[in-house]
Amino acid sequence: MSVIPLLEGDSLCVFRGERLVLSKISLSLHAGEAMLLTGPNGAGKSTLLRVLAGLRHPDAGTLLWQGQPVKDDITAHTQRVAYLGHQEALKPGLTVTENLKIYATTTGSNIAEALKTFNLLELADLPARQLSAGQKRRTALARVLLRQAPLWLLDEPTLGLDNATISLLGEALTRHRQKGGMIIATSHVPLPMDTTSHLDLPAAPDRAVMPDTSPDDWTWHEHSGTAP
Ligand SMILES: Nc1ncnc2c1ncn2[C@@H]1O[C@H](COP(=O)(O)OP(=O)(O)OP(=O)(O)O)[C@@H](O)[C@H]1O
Repeated sequence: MSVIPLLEGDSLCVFRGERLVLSKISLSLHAGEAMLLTGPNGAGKSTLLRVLAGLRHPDAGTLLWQGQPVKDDITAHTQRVAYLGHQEALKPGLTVTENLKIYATTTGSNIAEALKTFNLLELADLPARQLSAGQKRRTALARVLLRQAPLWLLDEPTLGLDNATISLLGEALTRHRQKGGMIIATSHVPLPMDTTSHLDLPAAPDRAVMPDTSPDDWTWHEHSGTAP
């Protein structure tokens, strides 16, 4: 195991509106590790995943990749990440295969293998609009595979999946870690994944709260100005 973690978040803080939803969250991940991210509804799990994915700037704190600030090269960071959000974001008029082609990297991506992994071969030519919720989730998971990214950030990955697909997901997670990949996954239910760490976020405050530090202690970054 390398001494420097591949991914490291130090004292991450995020405001949503006037509320400090994430207060001084720190975490680190080495190659092959998997973290379970839990907490009550609204605790900030999805928000934290978006920060780790480089989709949203933290309002304070630092995010590092191999010891280097992620904000120095966000484009490079987004290429290291495969992010599965609550929304599958499939193009409804395109088939399953066509949707996967959009996200496949130019070299080494094996769409047939990704379809097979999540039992999608028979659905490959169906437009995404005709898929059930679980079938859409399977397509989104196949897209995660195709990204060939070392860091998988999965927001409730088993949402809508049947037991057979949950088993397939478990196998895919294990294979990813065996190759040195890392996973951070949120869930309100048990996941088919052994974890090396667990971060349990507290409930977010229901009104505006400032942290008990002087603003001088804060490293402010620009607000992204975008909310999902
Ligand atoms: N667009 C927004 N503007 C302001 N606040 C928001 C917005 N979206 C979410 N929030 C707030 O941010 C907080 C964190 O939301 P987030 O979706 O990260 O929580 P979560 O832990 O993923 O919740 P869940 O378990 O319900 O998925 C919540 O308290 C929510 O009220």
